Amino acid sequence: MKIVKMKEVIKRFGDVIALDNVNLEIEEGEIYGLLGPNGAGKTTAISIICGLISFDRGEVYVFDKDIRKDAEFIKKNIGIVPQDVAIYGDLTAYENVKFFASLYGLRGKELKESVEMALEFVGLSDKAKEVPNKFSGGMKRRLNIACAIAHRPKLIIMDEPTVGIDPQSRNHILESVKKLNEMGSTIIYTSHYMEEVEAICTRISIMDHGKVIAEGTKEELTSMVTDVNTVYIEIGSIDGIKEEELKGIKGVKAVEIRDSTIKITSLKDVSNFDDIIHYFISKNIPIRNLRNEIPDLETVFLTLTGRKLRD
Ligand SMILES: Nc1ncnc2c1ncn2[C@@H]1O[C@H](COP(=O)(O)OP(=O)(O)OP(=O)(O)O)[C@@H](O)[C@H]1O
Repeated sequence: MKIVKMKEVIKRFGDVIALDNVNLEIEEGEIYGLLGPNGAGKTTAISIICGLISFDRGEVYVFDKDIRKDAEFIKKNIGIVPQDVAIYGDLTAYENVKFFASLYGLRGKELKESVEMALEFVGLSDKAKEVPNKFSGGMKRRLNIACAIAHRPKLIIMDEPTVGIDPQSRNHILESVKKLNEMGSTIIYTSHYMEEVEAICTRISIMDHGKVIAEGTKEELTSMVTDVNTVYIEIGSIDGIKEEELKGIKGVKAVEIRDSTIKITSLKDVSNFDDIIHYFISKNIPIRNLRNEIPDLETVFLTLTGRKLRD
């Protein structure tokens, strides 16, 4: 089942086109990344998916239901972690999660167990009786997540959940996202940190100025920017290595030998890895280290837009 389908969606705020003909298809079970700089349209896209704001043109289906007709059903099955932390500073952590879970209709034993599960999940069980006014930024964000997941939604949407927090809380959140996904939730994760999106997302849309400018897995996106692949091979001694011989291997475009490291650049669509390894084995030269350099999503964005992701 397609969890989300956006078809040719246009959203204007006055003169600003926040979404300009956006198409998105998100399958059940994905961790789907929306990556783009400030103002790209990420929050607008997810606000539409959640039924929080209207749109001017196009079609939006969530769980195969039309957002314009079945918003109530859709909202019940979504958990949203907003960009700005939305918790009550003077209620305890437990009371906060209980409040949000009860909005989704949970009652009695089920409510109690769900609240405890959500606090445990974000690592805040021991702070259940404390008020978030005294929490660090990272702890507040984790509580924000607990409030969004207690009702066990099919789709969890996280809008830049790691902005401005310490590395420990950041890692905790990224691990939680993976666990929630393993437990069966589809996740939409917006960020302008490409490292995060690269680390956890199964598929990614890169957005800029209200448009989806590229879409695919990390590998598909990075392969867009270059048709070559670079491998670095470290060996004990370069004695016996002949640059010309390496250049003779199919697909090899360039060879650079520096100290004990050999950089081999090959055409991406030629599979020659075995041939390269075999060359060293045939010369009885042990390989000490080998790394493959792939361009990252920052490079993709830079190539497509001429600008950096983070301003
Ligand atoms: N309520 C609004 N009124 C007017 N303009 C808006 C409103 N909400 C968003 N916009 C504009 O729409 C565009 C897209 O904004 P949006 O918040 O969706 O971007 P974003 O990718 O989520 O960026 P950020 O990372 O800063 O949240 C921006 O130009 C923004 O200024």
